[in-house]
Amino acid sequence: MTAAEVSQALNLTDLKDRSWSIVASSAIKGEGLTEGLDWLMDVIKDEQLMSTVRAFSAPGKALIAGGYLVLDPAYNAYVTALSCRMHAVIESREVPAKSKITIDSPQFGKGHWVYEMKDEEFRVEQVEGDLNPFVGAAVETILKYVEPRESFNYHITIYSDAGYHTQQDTRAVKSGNGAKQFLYHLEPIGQVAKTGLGSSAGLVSVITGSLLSVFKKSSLDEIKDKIHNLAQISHCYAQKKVGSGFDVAAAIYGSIIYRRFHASVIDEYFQNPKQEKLQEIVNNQWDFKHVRCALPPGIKLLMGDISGGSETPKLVSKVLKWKNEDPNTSKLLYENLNSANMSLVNALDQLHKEYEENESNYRDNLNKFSTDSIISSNLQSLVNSLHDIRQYLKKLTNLTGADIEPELQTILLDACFTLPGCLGGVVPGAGGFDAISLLVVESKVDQILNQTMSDSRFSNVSWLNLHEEAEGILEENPADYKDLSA
Ligand SMILES: Nc1ncnc2c1ncn2[C@@H]1O[C@H](COP(=O)(O)OP(=O)(O)O)[C@@H](O)[C@H]1O
Ligand SMILES: C[C@@](O)(CCOP(=O)(O)OP(=O)(O)O)CC(=O)O
Repeated sequence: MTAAEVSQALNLTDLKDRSWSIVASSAIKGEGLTEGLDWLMDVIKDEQLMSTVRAFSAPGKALIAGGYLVLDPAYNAYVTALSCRMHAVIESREVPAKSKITIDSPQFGKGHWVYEMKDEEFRVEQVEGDLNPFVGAAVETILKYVEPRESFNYHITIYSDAGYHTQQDTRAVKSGNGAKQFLYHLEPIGQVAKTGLGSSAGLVSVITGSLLSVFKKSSLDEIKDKIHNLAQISHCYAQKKVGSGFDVAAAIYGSIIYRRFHASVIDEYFQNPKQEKLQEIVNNQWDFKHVRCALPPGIKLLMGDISGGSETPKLVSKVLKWKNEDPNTSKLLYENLNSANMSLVNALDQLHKEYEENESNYRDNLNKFSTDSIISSNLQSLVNSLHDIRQYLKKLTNLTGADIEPELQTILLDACFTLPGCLGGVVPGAGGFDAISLLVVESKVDQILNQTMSDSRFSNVSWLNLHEEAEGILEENPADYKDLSA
């Protein structure tokens, strides 16, 4: 008898009553509390998997080190997952004549898309809504992969945290239990300014994660790699190019040291987009790296929005053109930049070890950092590595003509380094005029925020209300999203 069958047989409708009766009956039977609790966990898990409503969320990202290099599978990148998350609430509804998937994104105008399954080939037709290549690709790919034999009618509601988009002209709506709050825009999604935290990667990841979880009646852990592979394929398909995929990998696995997969994995499918090929590729173990990481205790990521804007594809094409034209210089610069990136990874790792070995000494060093120059050698290495990364990115800027760390950002980052508790900063990702990322001593954050408010050198920076949240895709409590309709 499964735990679900037992609870059904007991016919107890209230979960709390059932929980106590299961724990109590195990204890009476002499099986002990642990067995009882294990059983209870099974009941809860079964209930979650069988439930008609489930919810998921996946994080946005900041690429702290490894911009451009991460396009090449020879190099590692350091990616931080952020507290800004994309959410999907999935519900199974009464099955209509034709199986369908409906996606609503109520925070944006015209945020409604319906896809019907067309034939036995598991092809999909969009029957309502404007074009949304990311939503379309995620739905199409998952149906092709799953080949559902039974009729279905899934309804997904997307919610995105405030950090992904401009907060201008918005209205805040809280869920019934107060657990979540989202900002509602009047304009359609395509007309709302983005902040560059990876909304499309988060979107594709939660749609893929929620659909695969319900089709397979599975918990996330069992199918996470498959969700990753499917989300990468869909994201590349929607973008019409095979990118480095660091944003999708962070949405699935959270903060990671990332080395990309070979583009040929996905190219192979695009050249032969058959179901069998898709299944073979998704089920295979991909050759890529995603090692969990997190910033050391007491060190905080501070993200500054500059609202300058920059176009990643243009910057990338300039860098790649230069790389082709000058292979020797570019190889040397890439190697130097990579060494600086790896020094950063190593310094952060050493700081974790220092914390484990002697917490009070570690905290002491961090606090001293801003008041005098006596700091630990690991903190010094961290400061040096951030400085070196900037030197090489500046060189890349000058050699390629791409505005990766433009002069205005250089002036700003230099000024940031004078702030109390600032260990250094970089232009994240592709760089440009849109953001800066600082690593700072956590206890000095308020001082930094106060000081920069009244200093004209920082007048074009808005500090984003974000922090590292190292966890990747998660199953959430559907009750936290009730009563959010606009
Ligand atoms: N909340 C959302 N609801 C529906 N679609 C979304 C949402 N967020 C992002 N998207 C889709 O992702 C696109 C933005 O993707 P992209 O240009 O890659 O930006 P980003 O750098 O934020 O990922 C939007 O035009 C839209 O198609
Ligand atoms: C240059 C890159 O290596 C990093 C770009 O990082 P961003 O964080 O700037 O990315 P977007 O959100 O796509 O603009 C290109 C890549 O890896 O795809």
